[in-house]
Amino acid sequence: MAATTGTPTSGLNVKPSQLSLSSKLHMPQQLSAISLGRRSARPQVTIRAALDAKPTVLVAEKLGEAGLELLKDFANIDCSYNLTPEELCTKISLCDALIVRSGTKVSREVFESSGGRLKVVGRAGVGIDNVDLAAATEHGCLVVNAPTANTIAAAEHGIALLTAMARNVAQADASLKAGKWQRNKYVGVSLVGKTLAVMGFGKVGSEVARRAKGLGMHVIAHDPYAPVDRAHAIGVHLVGFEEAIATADFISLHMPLTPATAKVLNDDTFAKMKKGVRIVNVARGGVIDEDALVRALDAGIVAQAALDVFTEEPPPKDSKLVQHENVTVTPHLGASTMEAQEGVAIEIAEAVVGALRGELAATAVNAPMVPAEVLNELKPFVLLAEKLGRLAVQLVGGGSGVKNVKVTYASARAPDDLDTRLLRAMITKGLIEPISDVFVNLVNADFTARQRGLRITEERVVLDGSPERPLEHIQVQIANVESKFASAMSDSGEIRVEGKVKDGIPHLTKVGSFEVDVSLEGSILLCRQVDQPGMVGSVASILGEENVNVNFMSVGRIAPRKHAVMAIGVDEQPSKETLKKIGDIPAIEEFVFLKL
Ligand SMILES: NC(=O)C1=CN([C@@H]2O[C@H](COP(=O)(O)OP(=O)(O)OC[C@H]3O[C@@H](n4cnc5c(N)ncnc54)[C@H](O)[C@@H]3O)[C@@H](O)[C@H]2O)C=CC1
Ligand SMILES: O=C(O)C(=O)COP(=O)(O)O
Repeated sequence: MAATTGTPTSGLNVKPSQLSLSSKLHMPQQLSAISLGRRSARPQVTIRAALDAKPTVLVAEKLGEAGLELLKDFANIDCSYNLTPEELCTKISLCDALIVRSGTKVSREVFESSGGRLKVVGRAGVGIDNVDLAAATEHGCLVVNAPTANTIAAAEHGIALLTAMARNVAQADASLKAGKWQRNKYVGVSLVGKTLAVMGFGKVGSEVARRAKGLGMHVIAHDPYAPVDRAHAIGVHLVGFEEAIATADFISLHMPLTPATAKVLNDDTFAKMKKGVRIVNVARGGVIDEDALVRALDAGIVAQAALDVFTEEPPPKDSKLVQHENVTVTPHLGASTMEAQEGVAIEIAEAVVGALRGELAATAVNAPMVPAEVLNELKPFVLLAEKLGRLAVQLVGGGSGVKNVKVTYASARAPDDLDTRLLRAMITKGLIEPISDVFVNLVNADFTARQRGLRITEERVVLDGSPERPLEHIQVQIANVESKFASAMSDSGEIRVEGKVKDGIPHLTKVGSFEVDVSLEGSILLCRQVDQPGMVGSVASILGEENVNVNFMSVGRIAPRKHAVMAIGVDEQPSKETLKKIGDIPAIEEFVFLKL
């Protein structure tokens, strides 16, 4: 019998030394390493040396001192401001993390130029429209932001612009400084009793609403995703878009810039507004069609606008909008208070350090957020999931491509009481990494699976009993493929492996229809043999002769003296000759060597 090794069907090389991420990364938790650890094409020694050294964080825009101090304890900091896009692309290949504010475009080229080293992008603020999230995800790079520390600053700036606009503060100030005394020209409008439409009732929008109520305004809000009770709690009525823009005396914008909100204020929507409406924008310039706003100002539809943000920042010097006498402008100062900048710096530094340590960040923008307690509980199952994926794919034979994978989670917990995103990501990692050079982590797992046409369906089996453990077993089945180890096929024709966690260690408990029990450590030899005395001994003695240490052995059979599958866990990889000797044992019908 010729030895069949775990080299998968696509013929791409499996490099087992690169797969034990936890041994390569100095991280507090093994799970962390699995979640966000990197795989690199470089030799393992280089990786270890690189990771033992402090990581490098490029701070590309001004960050508060407290955040820099936090970063310095953990990483080498390179504060390089005002980099050109080319300079950023050059520097990035030497950096593990990048911290930016709104002034730096983190484009696809940045991720491509990083050569796989960039692990995390920290946005020291809320809006992540300057980061190419799709490219980050494709490159397995985590993006985190600092979503809470500048909320009040932005809301206060919104109110500052609202009141300053209503009373012509900026224009009157400029006029007086120019030596004029124009009391009649700068008669303003009152806010009390006026209707303010808050567009985007999130963190900033709701704080603006709260403050505007304090000024005696009637506040309505439009936000398709905001909970009605949160609005009611502060006396705000949620309305549709059309009603909001048609009834408002003042409109304050607080939604993110997305394809759905881009240029949402345009010629058509300005035409539906009350004549003389006043607009405040502390969100993003791109939500307004700026040329249309100039037209609406000139036509008197919009009486005034107060803008902190622009489509292009800084805007062109001759921008008609900026120069318009009914427009008040500030240079993107919403988040710029001493307090907010210190808070944001700490918030982002903590998120970036956590991510570099491999912890799952609470402010992750492009990865599932899993609470720490759930993470702890799932830790051994995460390892099991990856190993089952790894085993299953190595059993595929005959040049068949892996397209349909079914994962079954058996648990006594209620279906909605088990977050399987982490497990699915690790199964995906196990399925893909042995047959490609792609690095898979929690960030890019679903994307990579989709890109490779790999369809993973998940099923829950609810077991009786007490739900102390999150899971009893995980089963991975690959459909529509042949196997290089025929005994791995289930009765229904899929490759099937199943495993459990025993005493915190993942075990393989089923191969095809055969029950086995072998801990998933080191590598595994699966043999199908005629069930007869002496088989265990003969295989073990061949391995012993070659000094290959057996760490586990288990035999599963269908019926006595018929066929049995023997699963042998080994610490070292047996030589080709040793595998051949095992294959030459007459009673061995087929066998496969699988690397974990
Ligand atoms: N000027 C500045 O310096 C600052 C600007 N910002 C910007 O303010 C905006 C809001 O920030 P946060 O309140 O912290 O974010 P958030 O995520 O808490 O709130 C955004 C809200 O917009 C809503 N939304 C999404 N699509 C919408 C749509 N089509 N129509 C109406 N509402 C929609 C969301 O449901 C969410 O409730 C962001 O664009 C952010 O970048 C935030 C801080 C400082
Ligand atoms: O947090 C945001 O979304 C902001 O717009 C603040 O931007 P900044 O960090 O001041 O460049």
